[in-house]
Amino acid sequence: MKLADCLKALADFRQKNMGDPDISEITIDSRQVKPGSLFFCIKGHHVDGHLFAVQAEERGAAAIVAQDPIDVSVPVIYVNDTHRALAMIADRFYGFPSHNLHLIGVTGTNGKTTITYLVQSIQEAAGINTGLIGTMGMRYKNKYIPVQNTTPEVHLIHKNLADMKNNGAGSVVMETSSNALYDGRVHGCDFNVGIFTNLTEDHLDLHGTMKDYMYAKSLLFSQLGNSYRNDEIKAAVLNVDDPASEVYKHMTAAHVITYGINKLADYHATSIQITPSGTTFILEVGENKYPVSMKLIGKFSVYNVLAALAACSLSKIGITDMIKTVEQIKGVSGRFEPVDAGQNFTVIVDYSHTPDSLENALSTIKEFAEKRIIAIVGCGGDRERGKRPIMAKIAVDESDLAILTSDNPRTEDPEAILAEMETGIKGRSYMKITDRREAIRYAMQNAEEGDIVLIAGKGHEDYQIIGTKKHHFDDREEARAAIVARLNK
Ligand SMILES: CC(=O)N[C@H]1[C@@H](OP(=O)(O)OP(=O)(O)OC[C@H]2O[C@@H](n3ccc(=O)[nH]c3=O)[C@H](O)[C@@H]2O)O[C@H](CO)[C@@H](O)[C@@H]1O[C@H](C)C(=O)N[C@@H](C)C(=O)N[C@H](CCC(=O)O)C(=O)O
Ligand SMILES: Nc1ncnc2c1ncn2[C@@H]1O[C@H](COP(=O)(O)OP(=O)(O)OP(=O)(O)O)[C@@H](O)[C@H]1O
Ligand SMILES: N[C@H](CCC[C@H](N)C(=O)O)C(=O)O
Ligand SMILES: [Mg+2]
Repeated sequence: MKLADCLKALADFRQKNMGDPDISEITIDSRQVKPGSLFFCIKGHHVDGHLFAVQAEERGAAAIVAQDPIDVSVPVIYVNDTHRALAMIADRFYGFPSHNLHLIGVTGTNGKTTITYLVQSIQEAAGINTGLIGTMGMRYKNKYIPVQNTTPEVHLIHKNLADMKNNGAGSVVMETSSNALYDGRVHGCDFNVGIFTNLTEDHLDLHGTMKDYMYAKSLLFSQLGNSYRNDEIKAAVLNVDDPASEVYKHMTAAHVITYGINKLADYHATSIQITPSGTTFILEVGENKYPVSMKLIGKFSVYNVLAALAACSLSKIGITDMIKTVEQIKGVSGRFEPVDAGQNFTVIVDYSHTPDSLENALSTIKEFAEKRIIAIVGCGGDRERGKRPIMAKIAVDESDLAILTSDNPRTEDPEAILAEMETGIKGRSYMKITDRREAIRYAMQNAEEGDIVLIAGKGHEDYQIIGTKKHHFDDREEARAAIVARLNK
């Protein structure tokens, strides 16, 4: 595409250094610039992308988009906000891929990855080719692209939506994190359905207060259905049991479908029974009642299933077909995932890295625990600090033995993170084993018959970030190895 054509996406800009080169691709990272790239200077949290304009030119950038003065000889497009311009130009460059694609966004503190997986499974089983974008990467058919963020950078979203659509996708389901909504990482995405899971404490480092966090998430709903084209679907799928839904309901112009357990809802679950091997409940939709018996465990899983069913009903899939698919799903990687290496105690790896998810994981385990509950818990570095004492307290309150350990320390001192956790459990009894491998080993060696060990926080992650380096580390592998070592002793 010619530069001038790209620029039709912008309402306002100023060009320095005339020229209309061909643009071969879009990038925000000077290290990835190739001849013909359009490079955007983004002001980051750590460095200012304008510092790399010269490097981008040297690597062959055809043109550069900036918001502050830069000194290069290729065409420069000055805009007020390069991030906004990136969204609009990428959307145009990749052919407005979200138009004519049934795009489903999932937001909320917990449950996004699980719901996107459920939606993809249900729609695929019904013959709707569905792409997925989220924490565990971008997946469509046999293609897998790893991601750095739950919701990738906006030009990567448009690029991959286009890719999926060109390869036959009729729908894409995407985790839209509050950070992404706030940062404008989904600008240009024309959502058909927005799903809200729940709002509990996380990311207050970015959003400041829970109210601001709630409003960041509201962006998905306030933009939904503002302008209808033809008779396309525009719907907000809201959890009636979470008070924030009341706010979102009034903010959206879209059709509202509700789901919930405590209050009546369009998709309502009753008679929930939880066992170590699954969950049963009665799904009530209007006058109709359907028994569901699934392998997913916990009340929170019922919420996720209700949300997915409500959203997929908009794709005109029969309810009994949807239930059949849900009943076959074994689980989502790293979400309440059992590790079984022949031991006589239970080990569960779960991605609970927020107070609410940790509480849910432990209360779910309590429903069927007959002996002790051992909880291995840590908190990530360079992330919200307020949750640290709270998570430690939940671990101590809700288990028989809490072992505090490191999650991803990142650039923080692991001992300092643990000290912050410990402020929430003064005078209580617990263990602290800073090295995560050692903590898992200790629990695997000391668990007794019938105990349940929860290894919380890292779920599917196959790495540990120490400093700025990623080291291979997988809770499931570590637990398995420690169990095998104990059994072979
Ligand atoms: C704190 C934060 O949001 N950081 C995001 C941000 O990185 P940054 O601000 O640190 O970028 P930077 O390093 O300062 O660089 C600024 C610019 O200079 C460019 N640069 C840099 C160096 C160079 O040599 N050349 C060059 O061009 C960079 O490519 C970038 O465009 O922009 C990057 C590119 O889009 C993101 O990948 C990165 O997300 C990081 C990895 C992150 O951890 N974000 C978290 C907070 C986040 O967004 N999490 C949510 C999940 C929440 C949830 O699900 O619970 C998410 O959606 O992932
Ligand atoms: N609906 C829910 N309500 C509360 N907790 C949940 C819910 N669904 C999942 N969880 C808990 O949260 C953890 C993370 O689940 P999931 O990965 O689906 O959430 P997410 O919103 O994608 O998280 P992230 O923001 O890290 O991407 C699970 O391991 C489980 O403990
Ligand atoms: N999407 C979340 C993941 C946290 C996972 C946890 N293991 C940690 O490192 O804190 C975030 O970026 O905040
Ligand atoms: Mg996720």
